[in-house]
Amino acid sequence: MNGVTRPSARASRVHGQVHVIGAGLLGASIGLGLRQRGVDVTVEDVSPTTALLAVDYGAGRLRTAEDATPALVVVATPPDVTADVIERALAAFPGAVVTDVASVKLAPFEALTRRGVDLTNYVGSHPMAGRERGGAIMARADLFAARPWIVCRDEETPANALALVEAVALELGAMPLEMTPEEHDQAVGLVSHLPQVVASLLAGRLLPAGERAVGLAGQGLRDTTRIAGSDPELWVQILGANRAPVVAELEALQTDLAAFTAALSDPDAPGARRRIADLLAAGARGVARIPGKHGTSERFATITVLIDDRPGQLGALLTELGDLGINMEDLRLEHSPGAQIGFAEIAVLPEVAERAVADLGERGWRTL
Ligand SMILES: NC(=O)C1=CN([C@@H]2O[C@H](COP(=O)(O)OP(=O)(O)OC[C@H]3O[C@@H](n4cnc5c(N)ncnc54)[C@H](O)[C@@H]3O)[C@@H](O)[C@H]2O)C=CC1
Ligand SMILES: O=C(O)C(=O)Cc1ccc(O)cc1
Repeated sequence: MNGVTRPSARASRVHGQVHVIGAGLLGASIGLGLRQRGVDVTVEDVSPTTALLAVDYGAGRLRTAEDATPALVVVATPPDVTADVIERALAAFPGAVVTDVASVKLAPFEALTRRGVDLTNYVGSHPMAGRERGGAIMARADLFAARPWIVCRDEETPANALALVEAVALELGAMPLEMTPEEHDQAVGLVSHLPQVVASLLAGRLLPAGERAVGLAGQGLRDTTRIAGSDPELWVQILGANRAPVVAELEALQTDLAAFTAALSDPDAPGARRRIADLLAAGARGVARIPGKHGTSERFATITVLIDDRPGQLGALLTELGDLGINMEDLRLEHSPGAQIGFAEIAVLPEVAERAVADLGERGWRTL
């Protein structure tokens, strides 16, 4: 169509073999996504059953004695063993670039530095995408689409190592973003770890309640507690490894909670209703800062289409929509600086959304 190469028709940005250690949710999702983009992926897990399950789900194949050193090793194991596995991978595959996807970045980096491990070929990373349940059976190739993927490098990191890790993120539809381990841990303490604690504690309040009360719950409670279903064992590790930033956030929240509780205990006291309103209004301003969701009209369904970095892609998409008889009600483009991929958020009437996704998919476009 229009002489434009379809996004799915070009060669992968990831050159060479990728070996994934830890074939659970993250590892198998990375394997699945890369395999779909034509990359040769091998998988390994401390649990042989998990490794074979990941193979069965299409996340990769097992390594054989004939396999050469992979270009990249992705460590996707629980945080508390991540430093050990990185150390072993650097020793087992000299010359390979090694990355990890653990939810904390400073603790493994400091552990490896303390042990005097040569970290030249190591580039820590963290895709900001996940699901409440782990395991290979929960893996999804599109898990990372349109999500930030933090990459931690230092002055010693060779350009080719950084480029390879960023290429994996881009190939999976994510947006690579550079941060220091400290900056990363502070940021995720606020946007990922604090919400996990709040959602879990809030959902825990439901336990003493009666059936009739819980039965009334609707979308509000579901929205604020969705991630409470996450794996407690994984989160004990994540929170323990990032305790200082999370404790600071919890203390700030406690201050707000105490102020709110005091005001609500005596709402007729001078200024009390205003304090309550101010805290609620701060929440409304805060939620408006969350990227991605605000500003889209509720009258329309939004389809997100991945747009490649080549000229003419957006034009080709718009022409394609016209050919398919799909009316575009609104268009928003998201592009992260340096990323070779963009996201076109297209608002359409809800009744055509499903057909639009199916038709675009058939014509080679990747939608979310
Ligand atoms: N679950 C989530 O939503 C997200 C998790 N992460 C990070 O990704 C990493 C993996 O998490 P998930 O995939 O959710 O966990 P998972 O439990 O689904 O998978 C972890 C896998 O690692 C394997 N494993 C454990 N120790 C091993 C070892 N020494 N050698 C080889 N394999 C080993 C386990 O058998 C398991 O299959 C964690 O570090 C986590 O912090 C990052 C982003 C999101
Ligand atoms: O479900 C969500 O909204 C998440 O934020 C999932 C998640 C969990 C752990 C991470 O380290 C990163 C992302």
